[in-house]
Amino acid sequence: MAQNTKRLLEILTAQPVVPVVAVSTAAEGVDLARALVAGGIRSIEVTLRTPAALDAIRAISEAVPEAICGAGTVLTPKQLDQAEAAGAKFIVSPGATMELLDAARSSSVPMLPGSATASELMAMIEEGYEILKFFPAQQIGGAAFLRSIAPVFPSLRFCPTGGISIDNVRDYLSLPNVICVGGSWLAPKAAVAAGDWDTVTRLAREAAALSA
Ligand SMILES: O=C(O)C(=O)C[C@H](O)[C@H](O)COP(=O)(O)O
Repeated sequence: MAQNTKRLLEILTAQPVVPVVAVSTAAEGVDLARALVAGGIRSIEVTLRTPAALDAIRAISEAVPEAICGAGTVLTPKQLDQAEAAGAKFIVSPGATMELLDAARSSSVPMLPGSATASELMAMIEEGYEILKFFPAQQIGGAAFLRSIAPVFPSLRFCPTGGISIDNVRDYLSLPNVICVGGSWLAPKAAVAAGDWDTVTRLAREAAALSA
């Protein structure tokens, strides 16, 4: 089995929404993780889009043990190695390349690769995957796309991400082939920059209360 489905499911079913965050310092990452955990959100995807991301993953793993901190925007085998070394508990990629899938196969950290078309989904089934990110969800067909492919790909379940907010999240969570969604709306840039952790905790609590 290419994908550690059991562990990935534990991580993704911990809550209906996995926050996708970009942090400017490790300390900011720790504060943000604490604010999310206070609102009942434990699994957090720290994207490798900022220079501070790997340090933040390391710092969150040490300082916020209740959090399950993963790495997002993992595009290359090197980034996968770096994220694993930093203590990432799961790996998320917007897509999938053969190189990345090969690297994931020899890693003990569960991987959530992205797919966007029927052919990509078929390729991922051939690779042994059952749980996929669907990215960018809202822009490539949204909940209607996932509803139409459910009978064609009954073995697959999804974490749609991209363009999801509190206004449309229920459309996704009501689908049987959706485990959870990813979204950045729990950590608004302005609130994070201002250190307004109460707002983050409030948004996290609202998201945690949604039913998957
Ligand atoms: O960096 C990645 O690996 C991504 O997949 C991108 C993120 O998932 C989206 O940026 C989140 O989408 P929004 O909630 O619309 O902000």
